[in-house]
Amino acid sequence: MKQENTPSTLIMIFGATGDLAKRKLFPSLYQLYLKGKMSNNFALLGVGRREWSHDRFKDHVRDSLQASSHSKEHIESFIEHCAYQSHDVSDSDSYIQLKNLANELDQQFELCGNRIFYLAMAPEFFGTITDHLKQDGLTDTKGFCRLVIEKPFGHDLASASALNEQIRKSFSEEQIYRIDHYLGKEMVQNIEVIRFANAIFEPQWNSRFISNIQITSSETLGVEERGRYYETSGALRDMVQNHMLQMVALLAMEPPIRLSTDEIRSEKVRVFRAMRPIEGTEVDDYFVRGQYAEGTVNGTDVDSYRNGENVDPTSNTETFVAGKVMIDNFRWAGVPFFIRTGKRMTVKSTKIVVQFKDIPMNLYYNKEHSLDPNLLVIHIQPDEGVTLHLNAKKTSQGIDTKPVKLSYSASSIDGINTPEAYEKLLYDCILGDATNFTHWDEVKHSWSFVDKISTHWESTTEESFPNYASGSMGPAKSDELLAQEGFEWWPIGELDVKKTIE
Ligand SMILES: NC(=O)C1=CN([C@@H]2O[C@H](COP(=O)(O)OP(=O)(O)OC[C@H]3O[C@@H](n4cnc5c(N)ncnc54)[C@H](OP(=O)(O)O)[C@@H]3O)[C@@H](O)[C@H]2O)C=CC1
Ligand SMILES: O=C1O[C@H](COP(=O)(O)O)[C@@H](O)[C@H](O)[C@H]1O
Repeated sequence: MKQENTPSTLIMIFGATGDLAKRKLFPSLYQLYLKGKMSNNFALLGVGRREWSHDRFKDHVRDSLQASSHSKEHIESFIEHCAYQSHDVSDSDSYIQLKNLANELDQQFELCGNRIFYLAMAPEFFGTITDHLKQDGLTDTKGFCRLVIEKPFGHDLASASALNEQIRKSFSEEQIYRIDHYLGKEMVQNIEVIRFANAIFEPQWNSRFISNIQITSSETLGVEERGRYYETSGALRDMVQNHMLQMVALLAMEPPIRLSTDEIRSEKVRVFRAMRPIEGTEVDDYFVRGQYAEGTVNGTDVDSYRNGENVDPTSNTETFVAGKVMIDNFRWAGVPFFIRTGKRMTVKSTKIVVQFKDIPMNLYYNKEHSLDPNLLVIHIQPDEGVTLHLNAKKTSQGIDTKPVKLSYSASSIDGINTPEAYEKLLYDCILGDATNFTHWDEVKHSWSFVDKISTHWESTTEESFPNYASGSMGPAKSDELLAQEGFEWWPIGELDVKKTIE
C-alpha cells in the first residue's frame, strides 16, 4: 500500500494480549496504515505473558480488525508486519530475547532503530519495564526511542512522583508520551481553534463576558468488570484528575505565543497553578460526590454500584463528581468552571457549555420574560460540533424574541471510547509531536489539586451513599452546588447538535 513518508518505526506493545490493545490500539494502527499514514517500514511487536506463537498473535490481531469493512487483502498486508514475544515483565532474561527479536525486525523492515514502547499494562509494571528497557539495551539504538504510558499515572502526587522519577532514569521528559485519550478527541482539539481562530470569541473570553462554564462528561455504563481498579480510584482519580481538568486547562489558558508543544503546555501549566486549592471541610462547599443506586438506564433495570463485582458492599467510592473550579487569575476571577462526571447517568455525552453574561438591560424585547443567555456549546461526543445559542426576532408583527441556534456538526461518531482518539495520538507519537500528551508538570499540578479533595473524602464517610438513582443526572446536591451561585446545569440531552440541525 502507498504510505506517507512518516518515520519508520518498531511499535512494541506491552500488554498486547489485553483489552486496550485489542479494542483500541490494533484498530487504530490499522486505520493509520489503511489511510496511508504509516511508513511501509514499520513492525508491530506484541508482548504478553501468554505463550503464543507469532501466528496465534496474528489471528488475535486479525480478530480485532474484523469489524473493519476493509478488504481482506489490506488486513493481511498489515498483519505481515506483526510479531509476538511471550514475556514476563519482571523476568530479566526475557528482555534479552525481546531485544534480539526487536533487532531482527529492525533489519527485516529497515526500521533505522526507531522504537516506540507502548505500555498498555497495569501501572505497577511501568517502572520495572522502563528500568529493563534501558538496562538490557533495548533503548540502545541509533534511532529515536519513545515511551507511551497509559493511565493511571500514579494514584496520588506521591506515587506519581515516584513513578516519574523511576521512568526518568531511563527516558527523558521529551521521550515520554503520557496518554490522556481526551486530548486525542477531535472536538477537544478544536477548543483551541474555536478560541484562538475566531475574532468574535477571543475578546469575550473572560470574566467580563462569561458568567460560568459547564463541562459535563456523563456515562450510561456502570463500572462493569473494573470494580477492583475502580474501588481504588473512584471518579475523582479516574476522570477528574486527567480528562476533566485537561478540558478546564484548554478552556482557560492564555493564547500561547506560538503553537509549539512547549508553549501550549506551559500555558496549560499556568492554569493548573492558578486553580484555587481547596482542602479540609472547604471541599464540601466546592465539590459533591455521588454513588449510583439501582435504577433504569435506557429502559433496562440495573443494579447499584455496591452490588457490583469486586466492590465492597459498604463502599465509600464515588462514581460521580460535580465540582466548582475557580481559576484565580486576571482573566477568570469570579467565573466558576463547573465540572460534572459520573457513571450510570441518563445519557452518554460530553459537552462544554459556555454561558455568556446577560446583556446590561433588556431593551424592549419580551418584556414579560427574560431573554435567554447566549451559550456556546462545544459538543465533544457522541455528536461532534458547535452550537451558538442566540436570540432573534419572532416572525410576527411584534418585537417578541425567540431562541435560535447556529450549529455546525462535524462528522458524528457514535459509540464509546471510539478508536479515533487513539489513532490521532499514535500518529502524533510516530511523528514525534507530544503536544496532545501530558507533561509531567501538568500531571503534578493536577494531582496536587485532586489530592486535597480525596484526602478529605477519604477521611469522611459519605453517609448518604448510594445517593443517586442509575439513569439520573446525579445527586440533588450537584444541582444545589450551582443553585447557590444562581445557576443551573444546562440539560445536556436537549443540547444535542443533531437535534438542533434536524
Ligand atoms: N481497557 C481500556 O479501555 C483502558 C485501559 N487503560 C489502561 O491500559 C492498561 C491496560 O489495560 P487493559 O488492556 O484493560 O488490561 P488487561 O488486563 O486487559 O491486559 C493486561 C495485559 O498485561 C499483560 N500482563 C500482565 N501481567 C504481565 C506480566 N507479568 N508480564 C507480561 N505481561 C503481563 C497481560 O498479558 P496476558 O494476558 O498474556 O497475561 C495483558 O496483555 C491499564 O493501565 C489500564 O488502566 C486506560 C484506558 C482505557
Ligand atoms: O479514562 C477513562 O475514560 C472512560 C470514558 O472515556 P470516553 O472516551 O468514553 O468518554 C471511562 O469510562 C473510564 O472509566 C476512564 O478510565
